[in-house]
Amino acid sequence: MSHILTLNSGSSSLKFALYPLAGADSLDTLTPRYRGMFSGLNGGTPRLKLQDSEGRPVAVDMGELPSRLELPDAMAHLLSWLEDLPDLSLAAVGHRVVHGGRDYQQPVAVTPEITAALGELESLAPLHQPFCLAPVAPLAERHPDMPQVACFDTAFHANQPEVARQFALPREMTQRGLVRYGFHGLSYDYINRVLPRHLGDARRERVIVAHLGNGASLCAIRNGTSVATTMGFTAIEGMPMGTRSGSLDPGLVLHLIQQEGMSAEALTETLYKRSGLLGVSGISSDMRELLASPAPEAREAVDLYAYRAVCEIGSLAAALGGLDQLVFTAGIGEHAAPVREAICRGCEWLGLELDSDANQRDTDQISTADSRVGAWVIPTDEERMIAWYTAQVAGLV
Ligand SMILES: Nc1ncnc2c1ncn2[C@@H]1O[C@H](COP(=O)(O)OP(=O)(O)O)[C@@H](O)[C@H]1O
Ligand SMILES: CC(=O)OP(=O)(O)O
Ligand SMILES: [Mg+2]
Repeated sequence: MSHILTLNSGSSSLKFALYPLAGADSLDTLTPRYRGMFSGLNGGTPRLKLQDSEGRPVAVDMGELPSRLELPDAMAHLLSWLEDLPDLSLAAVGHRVVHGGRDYQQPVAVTPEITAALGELESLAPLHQPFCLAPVAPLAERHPDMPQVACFDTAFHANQPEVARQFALPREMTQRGLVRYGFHGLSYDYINRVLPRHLGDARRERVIVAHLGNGASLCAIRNGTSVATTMGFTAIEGMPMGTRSGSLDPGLVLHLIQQEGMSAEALTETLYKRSGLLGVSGISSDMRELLASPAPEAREAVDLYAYRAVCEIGSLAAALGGLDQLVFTAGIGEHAAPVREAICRGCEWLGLELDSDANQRDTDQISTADSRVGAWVIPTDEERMIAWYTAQVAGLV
């Protein structure tokens, strides 16, 4: 049977899914035969989780995982497992590529030239871009005629108003592409498409989606179009994340360079890998661990996270001229009820009234029936979005 393989490579994980081509003519009928995730890559504790089309866990033999697993090894495990699957042929592979820069604003079939051009953006997304692109060459070697499609996190934001994209920098800098691109676009695209099914007749002209995963951003969507988002030129801007600082005073960065002699490498390491929840708590970047910890530093990190999310919601509500609905998604947004509660409490001034019992259940509407602003929990599905675009670009539907 012919399948589309999707790959979503991050700094510490590789998510994958296999979609039979038979369901690929509509987003709704795309159902993965398998979906899985290697986590703990590049230094953590390597784990592999695999589920079948019903979401049931599948015991999988991809060989013993070593105590340290890098992305290329995870890819090799995945590819040899795929080759041993009975009745499988690959029609195409779709990749999540975090940065499309100025030139790539919609999904595209990759060529060696395009892969090289995207590789030049590595410094703008050091936790993601090298890993997103790494599987392209080994796959092309094994399957030279198979289309591979790059689907960009930045694409959903490409038509934002100039005023939302521009930094107040000298004009010539803006003209050479030093602008706000925004990320998590595959996730926002998916939520935007399934919103009517969840919201029914509720007003949805002005929606904010909070994608709270390991990386975290929020997006203001007016009538189905991204009009503002919290991440910018890179995936550091905005609210604090697992290990990223979020927005800082640029003067602080100058101080670290000029007064404290910090190198570009040390700054990169600090802002991308040692800050955020991990930096503030000194305990973990993982929200589950922080919520379970009695340490005051863990509490402080969670409070700062929620406070900054509320401030970003205020800013995006201003960009939208008000707010109709607030949607939570991704790992923390979908599962961390105490974090949603803190954020929703901070949005009472906007007219949001939380239904605490519904919030504990992690599902669908979590605002009261009378709340002027609706609040929702909607699971995201970047893999399905990648499969959908891949089917189109590769001409499979
Ligand atoms: N049940 C849960 N309670 C609280 N936080 C959770 C839960 N499940 C996942 N998370 C958090 O979600 C985050 C990871 O989100 P995810 O969207 O999977 O990240 P990414 O795709 O960016 O790697 C982690 O901080 C993790 O602790
Ligand atoms: C862009 C980004 O931050 O992605 P992730 O949340 O997967 O790290
Ligand atoms: Mg993610």
